[in-house]
Amino acid sequence: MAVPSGRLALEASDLVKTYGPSGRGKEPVRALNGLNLAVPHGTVFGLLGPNGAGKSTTVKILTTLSRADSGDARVMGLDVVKSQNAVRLAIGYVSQKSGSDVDATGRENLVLQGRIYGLSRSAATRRAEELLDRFGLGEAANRIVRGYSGGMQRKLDVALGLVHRPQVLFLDEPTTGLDPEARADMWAEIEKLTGQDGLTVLLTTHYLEEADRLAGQLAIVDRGAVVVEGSPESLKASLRGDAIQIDLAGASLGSQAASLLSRLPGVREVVVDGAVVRCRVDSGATAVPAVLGLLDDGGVAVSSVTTSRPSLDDVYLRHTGRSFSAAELADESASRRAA
Ligand SMILES: Nc1ncnc2c1ncn2[C@@H]1O[C@H](COP(=O)(O)OP(=O)(O)OP(=O)(O)O)[C@@H](O)[C@H]1O
Repeated sequence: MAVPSGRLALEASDLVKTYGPSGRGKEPVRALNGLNLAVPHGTVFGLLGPNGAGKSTTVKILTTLSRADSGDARVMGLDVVKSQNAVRLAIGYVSQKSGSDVDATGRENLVLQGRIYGLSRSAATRRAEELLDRFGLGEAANRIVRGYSGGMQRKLDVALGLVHRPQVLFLDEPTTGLDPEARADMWAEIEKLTGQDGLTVLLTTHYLEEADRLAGQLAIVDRGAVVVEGSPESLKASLRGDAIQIDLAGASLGSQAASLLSRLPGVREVVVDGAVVRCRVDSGATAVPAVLGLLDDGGVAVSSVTTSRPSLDDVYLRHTGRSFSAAELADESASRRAA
C-alpha cells in the first residue's frame, strides 16, 4: 500500500467474510470479498457504499466484534485478533443502534461508561461533565435519555464512545434517521473530532453528500471490496469534463439513445439506467445542443436534459458501472451469493 504501515491508524488487507445461510433454502452471503484499507492518522476517513456493500462488516472486524474468514486487520499497529483487548482500549465504537440506557439520564450513562473503563467515580464524573459540556447536553444531563430528541441521543452515543479517550473512533452511519437540522449539527460535531487530540475517525455512510463534506479521504465500497479511494476532490477531479443526464420519454428508448450517443465525437462513458442515459463530455454547455439534435434526428423522444460538474455519484458510476441510487435499490443479496 502507498502509505508506510507505521503511519497508519487502520489497515486491512484482503479481508474475506461469508455469513452462513440465514435460513433453510437460503444461500451464504459473501459480505467481504478481499477488502483492503489504509487509513492515515488524524483524518476523517469515509467508507462510502450502498446498503449491503460490506461497510458494517468491515467495522465489526476492525472493532473486534466479528472475525474475518481470512485476511489481516490492524488498529494502531495492533492485530485485531492477537491483541483484541489492546485494540478495544484504543478505539471507541458508535454503532448504528444506540448503546445508551434510555431509562437512565445522560449523565448516568456517561458516568457508568467511565466506570466500565476503570475510571474512579470522581474521574468518571469529571469526564462526564466535560463531554456533556462539549456536546451541548449540559441542560439535558439529568433527564432520562428516552425523552431526548434523535439528534441528542446520537450526540450522547458519540460522547459515550469518547469517554475513555480512544485514539480511533468508529462512527457507523451516524446520521441515518436524523432530520436535516440534526444531521447538520452532527456534521459540525464530527468535524471537530479530528481537530482535537488528533483523533482518527472511520465514518461509514451511504450518504454521498456526507462523505463529500466530512471525509478527508474516502474509500468507495461495492460488493465487499474497495473499488477506489482518495480524497473527494481528487476522485471528482479524476473525472474529466461534465456529466450529462438525459431523461428519455420511455425506458424502451435507452439502447437506441446509447447507440446514437456513442457515435457522437467527444461523448464518453455512455451508461443506460432504465429511461435515463448518462454520459460525459468535455463541456456540457456546448455538447447539449448536438446531443439533443442527434436524438431528435434519430426519433428518440427526450423529456429533460441536465448537466452537472462531477459528483461522487459520477465517481461511483465510473468505477462500478451503475449509479449509487440504483445500487441502493438493487437486491444486493442476489448479486452477492457466495461462490
Ligand atoms: N449477521 C449476518 N448474517 C447474515 N448476513 C449478514 C449479516 N450481517 C450482514 N449480512 C449481509 O452481509 C452483507 C453486507 O452487510 P453489511 O451490513 O456489512 O453492509 P453495509 O454496507 O454496512 O450495509 P448497511 O448500510 O445496510 O448497513 C449484506 O448482504 C448483509 O445482508
